[in-house]
Amino acid sequence: MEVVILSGNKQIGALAADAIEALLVRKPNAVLGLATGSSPLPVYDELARRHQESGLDFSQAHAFALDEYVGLEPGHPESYREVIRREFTDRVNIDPANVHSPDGAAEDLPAACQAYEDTMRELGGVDLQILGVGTDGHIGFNEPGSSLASRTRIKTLIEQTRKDNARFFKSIDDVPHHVVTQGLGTIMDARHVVLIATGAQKAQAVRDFVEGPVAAICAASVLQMHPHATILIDEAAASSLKLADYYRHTYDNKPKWQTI
Ligand SMILES: N[C@@H]1[C@@H](O)[C@H](O)[C@@H](COP(=O)(O)O)O[C@@H]1O
Repeated sequence: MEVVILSGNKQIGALAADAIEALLVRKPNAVLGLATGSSPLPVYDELARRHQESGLDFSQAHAFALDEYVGLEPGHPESYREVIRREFTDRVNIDPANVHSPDGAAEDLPAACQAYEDTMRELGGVDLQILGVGTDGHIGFNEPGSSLASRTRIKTLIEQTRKDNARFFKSIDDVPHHVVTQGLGTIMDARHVVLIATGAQKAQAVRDFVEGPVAAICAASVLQMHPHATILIDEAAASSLKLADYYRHTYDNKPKWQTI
Protein backbone atom coordinates (compact mmCIF):
# COMPACT_ATOMS: atom_id res chain seq x y z
CA MET A 1 0.00 0.00 0.00
CA GLU A 2 1.46 3.35 -1.01
CA VAL A 3 0.21 6.34 0.99
CA VAL A 4 0.69 9.72 -0.68
CA ILE A 5 -0.11 12.84 1.35
CA LEU A 6 -0.79 15.83 -0.88
CA SER A 7 -1.65 19.45 -0.18
CA GLY A 8 -5.09 19.49 -1.77
CA ASN A 9 -7.68 18.35 -4.28
CA LYS A 10 -5.88 19.75 -7.32
CA GLN A 11 -2.72 17.74 -6.60
CA ILE A 12 -4.76 14.61 -5.88
CA GLY A 13 -6.76 15.02 -9.08
CA ALA A 14 -3.62 15.56 -11.16
CA LEU A 15 -1.74 12.54 -9.77
CA ALA A 16 -4.67 10.16 -10.24
CA ALA A 17 -5.29 11.58 -13.73
CA ASP A 18 -1.59 11.00 -14.58
CA ALA A 19 -2.01 7.30 -13.75
CA ILE A 20 -5.18 7.05 -15.86
CA GLU A 21 -3.63 8.94 -18.76
CA ALA A 22 -0.55 6.68 -18.72
CA LEU A 23 -2.82 3.64 -18.68
CA LEU A 24 -4.90 4.88 -21.64
CA VAL A 25 -1.78 5.64 -23.66
CA ARG A 26 -0.41 2.16 -22.93
CA LYS A 27 -3.76 0.43 -23.37
CA PRO A 28 -6.42 2.50 -25.21
CA ASN A 29 -9.13 -0.09 -24.47
CA ALA A 30 -8.42 -0.07 -20.73
CA VAL A 31 -11.18 -0.90 -18.27
CA LEU A 32 -11.71 1.83 -15.67
CA GLY A 33 -13.50 1.35 -12.36
CA LEU A 34 -15.49 4.44 -11.38
CA ALA A 35 -16.70 5.56 -7.96
CA THR A 36 -19.32 8.12 -6.96
CA GLY A 37 -19.15 10.51 -4.00
CA SER A 38 -17.35 13.82 -3.76
CA SER A 39 -13.83 12.39 -3.32
CA PRO A 40 -13.22 11.38 -6.98
CA LEU A 41 -14.62 14.63 -8.44
CA PRO A 42 -11.20 16.35 -8.77
CA VAL A 43 -10.02 13.35 -10.80
CA TYR A 44 -13.03 13.51 -13.13
CA ASP A 45 -12.62 17.29 -13.50
CA GLU A 46 -8.96 16.87 -14.42
CA LEU A 47 -9.66 14.04 -16.89
CA ALA A 48 -12.42 16.10 -18.54
CA ARG A 49 -10.02 19.04 -18.80
CA ARG A 50 -7.31 16.86 -20.38
CA HIS A 51 -9.86 15.42 -22.80
CA GLN A 52 -11.03 18.89 -23.86
CA GLU A 53 -7.63 20.60 -23.94
CA SER A 54 -5.24 17.84 -25.02
CA GLY A 55 -7.52 15.26 -26.60
CA LEU A 56 -7.06 12.54 -23.96
CA ASP A 57 -8.92 9.74 -25.71
CA PHE A 58 -11.49 7.47 -24.04
CA SER A 59 -13.08 6.24 -27.28
CA GLN A 60 -12.00 2.62 -26.79
CA ALA A 61 -12.15 2.55 -22.98
CA HIS A 62 -14.69 0.71 -20.87
CA ALA A 63 -15.95 1.68 -17.43
CA PHE A 64 -17.68 -0.11 -14.57
CA ALA A 65 -19.40 1.66 -11.69
CA LEU A 66 -18.88 0.27 -8.21
CA ASP A 67 -22.38 0.31 -6.85
CA GLU A 68 -26.00 1.40 -7.17
CA TYR A 69 -29.02 2.05 -4.99
CA VAL A 70 -31.88 -0.43 -5.10
CA GLY A 71 -35.38 0.90 -5.63
CA LEU A 72 -34.77 4.28 -7.29
CA GLU A 73 -36.78 4.69 -10.48
CA PRO A 74 -34.64 4.54 -13.67
CA GLY A 75 -33.23 8.00 -14.47
CA HIS A 76 -33.48 9.19 -10.84
CA PRO A 77 -30.89 12.01 -10.63
CA GLU A 78 -29.23 10.43 -7.59
CA SER A 79 -28.99 6.93 -9.03
CA TYR A 80 -25.28 6.25 -9.38
CA ARG A 81 -25.73 5.45 -13.07
CA GLU A 82 -26.90 9.06 -13.55
CA VAL A 83 -24.27 10.53 -11.23
CA ILE A 84 -21.42 8.81 -13.09
CA ARG A 85 -22.87 9.96 -16.41
CA ARG A 86 -23.25 13.57 -15.24
CA GLU A 87 -20.00 13.87 -13.30
CA PHE A 88 -17.75 12.06 -15.72
CA THR A 89 -18.70 9.98 -18.72
CA ASP A 90 -20.76 12.69 -20.48
CA ARG A 91 -17.72 14.97 -20.25
CA VAL A 92 -15.33 12.71 -22.20
CA ASN A 93 -15.62 10.68 -25.41
CA ILE A 94 -16.26 7.29 -23.88
CA ASP A 95 -18.93 5.31 -25.75
CA PRO A 96 -22.05 5.24 -23.51
CA ALA A 97 -22.47 1.57 -24.48
CA ASN A 98 -19.12 0.90 -22.80
CA VAL A 99 -20.21 2.37 -19.45
CA HIS A 100 -21.64 -0.30 -17.17
CA SER A 101 -23.51 0.06 -13.87
CA PRO A 102 -25.01 -2.55 -11.56
CA ASP A 103 -28.74 -2.77 -12.20
CA GLY A 104 -30.50 -1.76 -8.99
CA ALA A 105 -33.90 -1.99 -10.69
CA ALA A 106 -33.56 -5.59 -11.93
CA GLU A 107 -36.39 -7.95 -11.07
CA ASP A 108 -33.90 -10.71 -10.31
CA LEU A 109 -31.13 -8.87 -8.45
CA PRO A 110 -28.88 -11.88 -7.75
CA ALA A 111 -28.95 -12.78 -11.46
CA ALA A 112 -28.17 -9.17 -12.40
CA CYS A 113 -25.23 -9.15 -9.94
CA GLN A 114 -23.87 -12.36 -11.48
CA ALA A 115 -24.30 -10.92 -14.99
CA TYR A 116 -22.35 -7.83 -13.90
CA GLU A 117 -19.46 -9.98 -12.67
CA ASP A 118 -19.57 -11.97 -15.92
CA THR A 119 -19.38 -8.84 -18.09
CA MET A 120 -16.41 -7.55 -16.10
CA ARG A 121 -14.61 -10.84 -16.56
CA GLU A 122 -15.42 -11.02 -20.29
CA LEU A 123 -13.86 -7.58 -20.78
CA GLY A 124 -10.68 -8.68 -19.04
CA GLY A 125 -11.26 -7.16 -15.58
CA VAL A 126 -10.68 -3.67 -14.24
CA ASP A 127 -7.27 -2.13 -14.94
CA LEU A 128 -7.58 0.84 -12.60
CA GLN A 129 -10.24 1.24 -9.93
CA ILE A 130 -10.95 4.67 -8.41
CA LEU A 131 -12.30 4.48 -4.87
CA GLY A 132 -13.51 6.78 -2.12
CA VAL A 133 -14.05 5.60 1.45
CA GLY A 134 -17.03 5.98 3.78
CA THR A 135 -16.68 7.33 7.32
CA ASP A 136 -17.16 3.74 8.53
CA GLY A 137 -14.41 2.44 6.23
CA HIS A 138 -16.71 1.13 3.51
CA ILE A 139 -15.57 0.96 -0.11
CA GLY A 140 -18.25 0.72 -2.77
CA PHE A 141 -21.12 -0.02 -0.42
CA ASN A 142 -19.32 -2.81 1.44
CA GLU A 143 -20.42 -1.94 4.94
CA PRO A 144 -18.64 -3.20 8.08
CA GLY A 145 -18.91 -6.97 8.33
CA SER A 146 -18.71 -7.51 4.56
CA SER A 147 -16.89 -10.68 3.60
CA LEU A 148 -13.39 -9.85 2.46
CA ALA A 149 -13.97 -12.29 -0.43
CA SER A 150 -17.43 -10.98 -1.41
CA ARG A 151 -18.60 -10.51 -5.01
CA THR A 152 -21.27 -8.18 -6.44
CA ARG A 153 -24.41 -8.57 -4.32
CA ILE A 154 -27.18 -6.84 -2.38
CA LYS A 155 -26.28 -5.04 0.86
CA THR A 156 -28.23 -3.18 3.52
CA LEU A 157 -26.91 0.28 4.38
CA ILE A 158 -25.85 1.20 7.90
CA GLU A 159 -27.75 4.19 9.30
CA GLN A 160 -24.61 6.37 9.36
CA THR A 161 -24.11 5.85 5.61
CA ARG A 162 -27.75 6.80 4.96
CA LYS A 163 -27.18 9.93 7.05
CA ASP A 164 -23.92 10.73 5.21
CA ASN A 165 -25.67 10.36 1.85
CA ALA A 166 -28.89 12.18 2.85
CA ARG A 167 -27.33 15.42 1.57
CA PHE A 168 -27.99 14.22 -1.97
CA PHE A 169 -31.70 13.57 -1.34
CA LYS A 170 -34.65 15.71 -0.18
CA SER A 171 -34.60 13.99 3.19
CA ILE A 172 -33.10 10.93 4.84
CA ASP A 173 -36.40 9.12 4.29
CA ASP A 174 -35.66 9.18 0.56
CA VAL A 175 -32.29 7.40 0.92
CA PRO A 176 -32.76 3.74 -0.02
CA HIS A 177 -31.95 1.07 2.58
CA HIS A 178 -30.65 -1.39 0.01
CA VAL A 179 -27.92 -1.26 -2.61
CA VAL A 180 -26.01 -3.51 -4.98
CA THR A 181 -22.26 -3.23 -4.80
CA GLN A 182 -19.17 -4.87 -6.21
CA GLY A 183 -17.81 -7.06 -3.44
CA LEU A 184 -14.45 -6.70 -1.75
CA GLY A 185 -13.22 -9.71 -3.72
CA THR A 186 -14.38 -8.01 -6.92
CA ILE A 187 -12.55 -4.79 -6.04
CA MET A 188 -9.43 -6.77 -5.10
CA ASP A 189 -9.34 -8.20 -8.64
CA ALA A 190 -8.65 -4.74 -10.10
CA ARG A 191 -5.03 -4.52 -11.21
CA HIS A 192 -4.46 -1.08 -9.64
CA VAL A 193 -6.60 0.54 -6.96
CA VAL A 194 -6.43 4.30 -6.32
CA LEU A 195 -8.34 5.39 -3.21
CA ILE A 196 -8.96 9.07 -2.52
CA ALA A 197 -9.88 10.48 0.89
CA THR A 198 -9.98 14.14 1.89
CA GLY A 199 -11.05 16.11 4.95
CA ALA A 200 -10.89 15.60 8.70
CA GLN A 201 -14.12 13.56 8.70
CA LYS A 202 -12.15 10.77 6.94
CA ALA A 203 -9.13 10.81 9.30
CA GLN A 204 -10.36 7.99 11.54
CA ALA A 205 -11.38 5.74 8.64
CA VAL A 206 -7.99 6.34 6.98
CA ARG A 207 -6.13 5.52 10.20
CA ASP A 208 -8.21 2.35 10.64
CA PHE A 209 -7.83 0.96 7.14
CA VAL A 210 -4.20 1.96 6.54
CA GLU A 211 -2.71 1.16 9.94
CA GLY A 212 -5.31 -0.98 11.72
CA PRO A 213 -5.79 -4.73 11.40
CA VAL A 214 -7.19 -6.31 8.24
CA ALA A 215 -10.72 -7.01 9.38
CA ALA A 216 -14.26 -7.02 8.00
CA ILE A 217 -15.22 -4.37 10.57
CA CYS A 218 -13.26 -1.92 8.37
CA ALA A 219 -13.86 -3.06 4.79
CA ALA A 220 -11.18 -0.87 3.19
CA SER A 221 -8.50 -2.58 5.29
CA VAL A 222 -8.63 -5.45 2.77
CA LEU A 223 -6.57 -3.17 0.50
CA GLN A 224 -3.57 -3.92 2.72
CA MET A 225 -3.58 -7.26 0.88
CA HIS A 226 -3.67 -5.67 -2.60
CA PRO A 227 -0.45 -5.83 -4.61
CA HIS A 228 -0.93 -2.33 -6.07
CA ALA A 229 -3.01 0.01 -3.92
CA THR A 230 -2.35 3.75 -3.91
CA ILE A 231 -3.92 5.92 -1.21
CA LEU A 232 -4.13 9.62 -2.10
CA ILE A 233 -5.07 11.80 0.88
CA ASP A 234 -4.87 15.41 1.98
CA GLU A 235 -3.31 16.65 5.23
CA ALA A 236 -6.63 16.63 7.10
CA ALA A 237 -7.39 13.01 6.19
CA ALA A 238 -3.79 12.09 7.13
CA SER A 239 -3.98 13.79 10.54
CA SER A 240 -4.45 10.60 12.61
CA LEU A 241 -1.82 8.47 10.85
CA LYS A 242 1.01 7.21 13.04
CA LEU A 243 3.49 6.89 10.19
CA ALA A 244 2.59 10.08 8.28
CA ASP A 245 6.20 11.32 8.33
CA TYR A 246 7.46 8.04 6.95
CA TYR A 247 4.91 8.16 4.09
CA ARG A 248 6.00 11.72 3.28
CA HIS A 249 9.68 10.76 3.36
CA THR A 250 9.09 7.76 1.11
CA TYR A 251 7.14 9.75 -1.47
CA ASP A 252 9.60 12.68 -1.43
CA ASN A 253 12.46 10.29 -2.15
CA LYS A 254 10.72 8.21 -4.77
CA PRO A 255 12.78 7.72 -7.94
CA LYS A 256 11.57 10.10 -10.66
CA TRP A 257 10.80 7.27 -13.10
CA GLN A 258 8.52 5.51 -10.66
CA THR A 259 4.86 6.45 -11.07
CA ILE A 260 2.11 5.64 -8.59
N1 LIG B 1 -20.97 4.31 -2.22
C1 LIG B 1 -20.31 5.54 -2.09
C2 LIG B 1 -18.82 5.26 -1.89
O1 LIG B 1 -18.29 4.69 -3.07
C3 LIG B 1 -18.08 6.54 -1.53
O2 LIG B 1 -16.72 6.28 -1.39
C4 LIG B 1 -18.65 7.10 -0.25
C5 LIG B 1 -17.90 8.33 0.24
O3 LIG B 1 -18.35 9.48 -0.42
P1 LIG B 1 -17.62 10.88 -0.38
O4 LIG B 1 -16.44 10.77 -1.27
O5 LIG B 1 -18.64 11.85 -0.89
O6 LIG B 1 -17.25 11.12 1.05
O7 LIG B 1 -20.00 7.45 -0.52
C6 LIG B 1 -20.86 6.40 -0.96
O8 LIG B 1 -21.25 5.66 0.14
